[in-house]
Amino acid sequence: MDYALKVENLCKVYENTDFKLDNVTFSIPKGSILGFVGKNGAGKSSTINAILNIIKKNSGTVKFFGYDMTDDAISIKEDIGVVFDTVNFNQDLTAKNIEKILSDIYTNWDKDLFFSYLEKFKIPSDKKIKTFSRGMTMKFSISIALSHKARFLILDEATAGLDPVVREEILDTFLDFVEDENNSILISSHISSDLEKIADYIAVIDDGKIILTESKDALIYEYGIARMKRNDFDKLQKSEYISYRQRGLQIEALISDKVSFSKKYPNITIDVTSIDEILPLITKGEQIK
Ligand SMILES: Nc1ncnc2c1ncn2[C@@H]1O[C@H](COP(=O)(O)OP(=O)(O)OP(=O)(O)O)[C@@H](O)[C@H]1O
Repeated sequence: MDYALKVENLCKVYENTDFKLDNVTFSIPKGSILGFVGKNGAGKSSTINAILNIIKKNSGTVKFFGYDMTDDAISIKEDIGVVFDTVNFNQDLTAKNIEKILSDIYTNWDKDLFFSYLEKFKIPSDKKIKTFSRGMTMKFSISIALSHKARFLILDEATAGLDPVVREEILDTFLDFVEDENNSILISSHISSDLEKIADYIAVIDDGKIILTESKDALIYEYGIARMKRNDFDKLQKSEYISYRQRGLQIEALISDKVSFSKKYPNITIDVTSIDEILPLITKGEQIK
């Protein structure tokens, strides 16, 4: 398989804190979208910043299209479009002013494409960016990332705080982007429903460690949450569930193959699952005492 991004054993220790990125490993096949999820403080932004060399990693390798970000032989940076939840331009500039600056910076800058995105997103080109709403700012930022012909987009909480209509517009743009199978996306988000709409793969990080990487379809269609009483739970082999928690008198266990599980245990109820339900179950929120 051809990978757009391969992260292997990425480690980062911050001074004066116990938190560390602990051998973070995942990869994104070309033409696909990976949704990066985890609780607040789990390490999503740290991972993204270390991948982009914004913070210095302690060890591990990060390869975009087979090349190291620090490899001078190839200008990988132009191939990567980054969208954070803020825009780092002088707020008194207009989109037109910024376009001029960017056309000097990026060798593959496409002016017409940029203005066509502004038009599509209804972003005025002659108003100061400080007058933009949050949604406009995000759409502006995405227009920039797409107009320097990036092949890889990295988005950290890019849809946070946006209304559903704007979010859908942005998600559709991402889906259009990966229609070209040379293009790929890494997107972190707390809005699981957004990831369920667009992601091909989901990676879950908790306390600086990747605890699950799975195709979204498998999570939605093959995984399930089995709900049972304690005496039924005690009959299960440990290898038959991924994690579990007690809720009242019931035990919920996350299982990865609901078809074979239900064949073996026809009396145990299995519900379809969602990212929002899986997260608390696998991040060890609650365990049986
Ligand atoms: N520069 C830093 N120095 C020390 N600790 C840091 C630094 N940046 C982040 N941390 C710590 O690293 C941990 C992970 O933070 P990070 O921002 O990566 O998590 P996150 O998953 O992106 O969280 P959120 O969903 O809240 O944005 C937190 O405990 C945070 O306090």
